Amino acid sequence: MSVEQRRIVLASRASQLAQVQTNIVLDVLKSAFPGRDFGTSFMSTQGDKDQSQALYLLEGKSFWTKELEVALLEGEVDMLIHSLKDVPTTLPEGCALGAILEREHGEDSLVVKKGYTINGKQVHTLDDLPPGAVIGTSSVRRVAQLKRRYSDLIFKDVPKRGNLNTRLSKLDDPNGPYAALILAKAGLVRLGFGDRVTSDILAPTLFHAVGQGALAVEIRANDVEAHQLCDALTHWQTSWRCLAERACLRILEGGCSVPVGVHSELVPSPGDVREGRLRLVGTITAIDGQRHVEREIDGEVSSPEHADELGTQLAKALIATGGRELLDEITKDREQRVGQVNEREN
Ligand SMILES: NCc1[nH]cc(CCC(=O)O)c1CC(=O)O
Repeated sequence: MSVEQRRIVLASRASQLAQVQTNIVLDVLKSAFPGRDFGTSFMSTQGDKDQSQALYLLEGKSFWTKELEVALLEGEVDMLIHSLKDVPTTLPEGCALGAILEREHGEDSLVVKKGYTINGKQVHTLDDLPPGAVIGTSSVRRVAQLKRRYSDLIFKDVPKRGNLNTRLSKLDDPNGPYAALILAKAGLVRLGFGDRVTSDILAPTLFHAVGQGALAVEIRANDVEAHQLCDALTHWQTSWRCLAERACLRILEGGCSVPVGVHSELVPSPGDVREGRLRLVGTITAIDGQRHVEREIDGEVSSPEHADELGTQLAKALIATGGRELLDEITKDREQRVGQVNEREN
């Protein structure tokens, strides 16, 4: 082994979830490359500092990643560890996705207030909740889709102050407004709150966000060594599913985040080959839940480019069957809300 091997620095936002995620990737790298030197660096980003601003309306999603990407491109750090769903579908020049790790939980989950009962019965699912119950979530995707089936529940923003612990304590406060929260299961599990999940909310009730539940490593596109290290992190099935999901969103959003939900499956072909059958369902839902476009595509894939192509085809099918009108309306609504205090979640 060369004595010249450079130290590889992993970086992420400073949030509790981001730090846990970076340490997950660090552990995998350390055990795959025991002789190498790895370090970490945690930074607060514009999105962390300026949570009350309508940044996403003005700038798209990149405010979570921009400062980190500057540090990456300047060579201060070598790998950015992200929740893939927070990574814009188009990366800056010079940056590349080096790895997508195995997705264990892509779905959204319901977390019911502790001790919340109806007629002496513990509440587990959305169906158990009474009309008028208040559900906390700041995600337009979740609200839009759930309004379709649960028109008599009330959906209320959750201020994203503090860590998950704080939000869960607020949920459990007997005088607090919420009967339940909806959160990405992956985040809950990684932070050790998996036991708070009272039920999963699965497609077709709720299609999760593109890339949800998967960790991604962003590197300098020309960093050959980082690419090699990333190969040990990649889970190709998750990676191809997510590349298809992201290709679909890239076509649909045209720069803005929209209430798009997805569901994907990849059944590998027999034998030790990188190929399989990929099925992808995509949805676009009007903000008020009134209209909803849903399309499905599947095909044999044997490369990331194939997966990307399938996602692109799905986006085109969605656009052709009512999606165009929905996207235009969502863009108009977004323009009207610019300037209002809001925060992005997906
Ligand atoms: N929207 C913020 C965000 N970004 C990633 C996760 C969770 C982890 C993941 O999806 O990988 C969350 C929290 C949530 O949506 O509940």
